[in-house]
Formats: sequence, C-alpha cells, structure tokens
Amino acid sequence: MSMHTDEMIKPAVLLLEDGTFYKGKAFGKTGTAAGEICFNTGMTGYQEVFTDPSYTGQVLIMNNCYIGNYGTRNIDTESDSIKIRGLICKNIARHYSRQQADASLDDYIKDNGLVGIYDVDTRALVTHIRSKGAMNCIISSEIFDRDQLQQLLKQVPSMDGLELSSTISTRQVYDVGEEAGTGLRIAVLDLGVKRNILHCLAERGAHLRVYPAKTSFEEMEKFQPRGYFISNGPGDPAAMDYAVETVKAALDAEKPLFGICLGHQLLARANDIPTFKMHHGHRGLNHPVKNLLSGRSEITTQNHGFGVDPKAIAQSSRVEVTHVNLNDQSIEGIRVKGKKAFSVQYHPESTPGPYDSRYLFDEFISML
Ligand SMILES: NC(=O)CC[C@H](N)C(=O)O
Repeated sequence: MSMHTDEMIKPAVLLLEDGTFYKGKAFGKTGTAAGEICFNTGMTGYQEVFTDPSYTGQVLIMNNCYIGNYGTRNIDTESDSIKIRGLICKNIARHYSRQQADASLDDYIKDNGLVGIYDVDTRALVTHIRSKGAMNCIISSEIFDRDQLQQLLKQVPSMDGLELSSTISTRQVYDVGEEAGTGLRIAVLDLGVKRNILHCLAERGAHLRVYPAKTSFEEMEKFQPRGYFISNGPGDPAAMDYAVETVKAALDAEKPLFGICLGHQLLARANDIPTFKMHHGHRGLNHPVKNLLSGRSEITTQNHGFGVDPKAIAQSSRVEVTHVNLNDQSIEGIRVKGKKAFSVQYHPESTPGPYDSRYLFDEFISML
C-alpha cells in the first residue's frame, strides 16, 4: 500500500519545444528528463509499456486518468528496466490493489530512477500534440526557470535521424527456448526486443539465439538458423543502414524472415521502400487493423512514430501490402513477393494488449 501525504507533494514542470508550459506535481526521482513527447492510449499495462525498449529516448504521457491502480509485479516487464525517459500523468493512484503485486508504482518508479510529473491536464496536452505533432519536451522537479529549461531542451537530439538500437541491444549472444531436439533454430537480431516476443517464439518450440544489433548476417549464419527474426526497437529506421544490410543478406540467402515494428520498417527499407516520421505516431492497445489476405480484422497493440511509405509500396514490384490500419489506412503489414519474408508494424506479442494477432507467430513457425 502506498500513501502520499500533503507534505510529500513537490512541484514539477513540463516545457515543450514550442514553448507550451505546464505546472504539475513531482513523483518518482527528483530530477530532470528530456526526450520526444508521445502518448499511449492504453488503459492497462503501464508496467509493460514503461519497460518496452522501443520507448527509449521518449517522455511518455499515459492517457488513462489514473495510473498505478494495480501496483507493479516483478515479472510484468518487457526488459530489465524502465526504458521511458520520463513520465507524465493526470493522477497517480494513492492506493493500489492486486494480490500478486510486489510494489506500488511510486516505489517501482523511484527504484528505477524515473522522473515523473502528474496533475497535468493530459487531455489538453494530448490534444495539443495531436494537432501540433511530435516534438521534444523536458520535465523537471529541480529546475523551474523556463530559460534554463529551454537551454537544456535545445541540446536534446531530434528523434528524426536518431540511431538508438545499438545503445540498448544485448551486449552478449544468448539462447532462449528449446536447445535439444526441435531443430527450430531462429536467429534473433535484437534491436531492443521485447521479452514477450522471445516467449511467443520459444513457447512454439523454437530455439532462439539472440544477437547484438550490429551482428552481421554471416556471423548469425554460423548458428545455421532456419529463419531470422528482426525485432522491434527505438529510434529512426532511416539511420540504420547496418541493419538494412543484414536484412538484405538474409533475403538474398532465401531465409524465412519475420519482422515486427522496427523489423518491419527495416524489411521495407531492404526492398527500397523508405520510411518517414509520422505526425504523432500510434501508441495504444486498440488499433483496428485489417488483414487483406484473410479479410479479417484484428485489434492490435501499437507503438511506433515512423511508418513505411505507402506510395513507394504501391509502385513496388517486390513488396505487397498484407495489413492496413482501419483508422488512417496506414501500412500495417507487408510481404516480399516470392520469398518467405513478412512483417507487421504493430505488436502481435501484445503485452499489454489483445491476443488477436498471435497467429502471426504460428505462420512464421510453419514457414520454418
Ligand atoms: N516498436 C518499435 O519497434 C518502434 C519502431 C520505431 N522506433 C518507431 O518508432 O516507429
């Protein structure tokens, strides 16, 4: 049980690149944090979202008006630590209730050294970003001077053109899943992989070998994998030529390949389809997507700020669209003609989110 008393309430501030300024209250670590501001519309799953490596470098607004209601659990994580740079909320739950919880969100955030601001009008803030688009921001519970904050904010790099995967990818090669027997060896290029993706593959009998972001195709071939998985991850796919080369080599070798989110963007790039920075991205648990091959719709989990160019795909002789977003018609899935290579922009592993798209893991496993 976590209690806040009035004496514990300290001020915090938020400044956006366009000068928008909010006063709120501090929680988590006392400090300053800056990055690209983005918002997630999910009503549950905050801990999985905070630990998703694809959020590296971002300050996150949670749209749900209360965060922390069910505390935190040591196992509800998508990586070994919180990856969001900072957190913006309307309310932090003063009490949490869940029998299996290990800690309050407040304690968890403090332990992870995350700077947070709450009591911000998040509805107004999200509406602002939806109309003005993605931009950088700074939050602080130690610096309150706007000029000083503005100076610090100017030093924060734009997400456009930023390569981040190599900063958070595994340093060492490691194995997950069945090691003796099934022969379903998959080489995983870790660009910031979520744990549940590895779990979804391993529970289908795969033996995974997970490699650092800058591993070459030749190096991974030594494992003699039956297929390649290209993971999700943070940053701008346009700044990742090294990974595009790896994907191209896997395609040239006719190896089955599955990509999720960043992996999808890289599969597009490997086929000369450029990516672009979206206005404010898709982040939530209820994005409707239509599978054009089956005619079925899925409710999907999403977390991306870049997309693949629809015009280039329409003109491509190599790639075809398999999934579209029913909200804005953006490209959600592609496959490479004549090859066993496909990818989706959304997150079939969900966590948090619905299980509608788990069939994609079955399809990849059956390709092997
Ligand atoms: N979840 C992801 O893999 C995100 C991919 C990429 N960093 C984007 O924001 O679009």
